[in-house]
Amino acid sequence: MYIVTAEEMYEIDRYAIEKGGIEGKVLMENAGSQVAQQIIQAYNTNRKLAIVVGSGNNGGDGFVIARYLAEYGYNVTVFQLVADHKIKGDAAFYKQLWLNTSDKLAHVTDSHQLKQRLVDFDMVIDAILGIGVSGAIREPIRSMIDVINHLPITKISVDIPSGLPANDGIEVDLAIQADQTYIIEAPKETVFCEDTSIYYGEWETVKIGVPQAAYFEHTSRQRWCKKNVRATFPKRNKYAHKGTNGRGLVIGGQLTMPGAIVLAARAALRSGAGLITVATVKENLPIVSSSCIEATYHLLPNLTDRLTDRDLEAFEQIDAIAVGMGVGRDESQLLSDLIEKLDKPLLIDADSLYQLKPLLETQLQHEAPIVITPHYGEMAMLTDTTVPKVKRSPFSISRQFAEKYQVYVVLKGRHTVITAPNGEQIISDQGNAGLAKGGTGDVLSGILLTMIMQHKELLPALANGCYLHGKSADYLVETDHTEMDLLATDVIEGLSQVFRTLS
Ligand SMILES: NC(=O)C1=CN([C@@H]2O[C@H](COP(=O)(O)OP(=O)(O)OC[C@H]3O[C@@H](n4cnc5c(N)ncnc54)[C@H](O)[C@@H]3O)[C@@H](O)[C@H]2O)[C@H](O)CC1
Ligand SMILES: [K+]
Repeated sequence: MYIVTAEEMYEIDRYAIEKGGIEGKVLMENAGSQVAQQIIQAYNTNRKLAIVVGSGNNGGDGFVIARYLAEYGYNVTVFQLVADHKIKGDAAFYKQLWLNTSDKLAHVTDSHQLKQRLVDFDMVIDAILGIGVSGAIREPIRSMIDVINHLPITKISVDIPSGLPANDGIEVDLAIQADQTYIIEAPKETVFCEDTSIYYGEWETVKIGVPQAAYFEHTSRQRWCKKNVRATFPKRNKYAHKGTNGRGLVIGGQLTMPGAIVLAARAALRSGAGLITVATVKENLPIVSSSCIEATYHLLPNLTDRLTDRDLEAFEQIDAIAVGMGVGRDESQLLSDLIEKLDKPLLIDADSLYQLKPLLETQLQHEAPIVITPHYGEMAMLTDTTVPKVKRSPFSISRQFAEKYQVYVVLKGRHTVITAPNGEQIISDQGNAGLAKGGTGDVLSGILLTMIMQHKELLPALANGCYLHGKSADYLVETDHTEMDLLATDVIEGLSQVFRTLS
């Protein structure tokens, strides 16, 4: 499933019209009829429906919906919130079709009037503003949105809750708080941003006949589903041996944080790595090795000093490295050496992201790919911004960072945004609130390390890793656990069940 910005949606529309030969009117008819079909399936005809329409094509969709629902037997009234001359083009055409068969069109120009008129209704269908909204919401629409939000009736938005921007990065002024949104064709970026997803309520997409080729050409952002995982997940070779399933190295677990590296190592092994070496401090060897007996160990005097020739020689056998889980935030020569002296795919997580920050000023000398896995706080630190800004702009901030430093970014959150150095993006929205607990990030790093070693392409590797992690948590919460008691170690154990669903 593709995810779009407003500009991309307009380009995709243009493609459908100019190259696909589908008239704009047909697209609008399809949009309205598809949304109406969804409403017919979900809500019975006893409801008294108000459809509120604005000046743009979103309002045009509203007139089409009115016609279909009235034909089906609903009691429908359209409330036009703008002057007649503002309704133009296809929207005006469908307004006329509505008037040909119905006299239920009311002109409402102020919010008090709207409030009085809507008290008799059970449900309001919001076709005031679509993806064409720009700037602060102007009066009287502003007060009208506020009136609708305060009505104790079901609110259904068409394409996008009116007032909400489609693109990330924009502070929300005022928008309809929908119970349900029927999104035309493709979810917009704000569906997946923490502060704005709430406005959509439940959401579903409706298809209106846009050719898939339009998406290939105009967007490079998609939501990762089971179908994508199945299509890209490498098959385990019958004749594989431990060397062919990836030899991974995890570095971390300083004195006060031995658990972090255990979680990463065990997650890497559980997700299919052939061999995992744990590089950690001598003092922690007894606890770490007894918690993960399948791994081998490489001892370091501390986790920040330069790597010796002996270390570098030992690490030459390795296919990929993950560093940062419980290393502390002191300046690290070790991280510089991993970047400059070992040309292996390198995943940088947790504390090592703080150590990476000063190294960003000089160009990163690393031929093999670098993957960073920050949460919002770490991303804010890396980009010298605030957590609210990262929350508001997960797509754009990730893209700018990935392109600037030529790294892969896995920005972890309720909706994890994965970005390649060329700006291509994947959203992984599996998982639940049970994952909001210490240690789950370490587990993700371990899983991703294995995926990096086993896939040919890195973007699907990272997306599949996030999928496994989130789905394991979902499976556990549906069966033996709850969002309250789920632990990071459980997420490792849940992986077996997710693998079973993939074969
Ligand atoms: N393929 C598709 O996705 C299709 C989508 N359709 C629908 O069309 C809208 C987008 O239509 P557009 O006319 O470009 O924009 P709007 O409906 O959002 O209206 C813009 C209109 O609203 C006024 N306005 C803008 N900003 C503000 C503001 N801050 N305050 C008050 N008023 C504002 C202004 O007059 C603008 O001109 C899309 O969402 C779908 O619902 C098509 O039906 C078919 C294909
Ligand atoms: K709308």
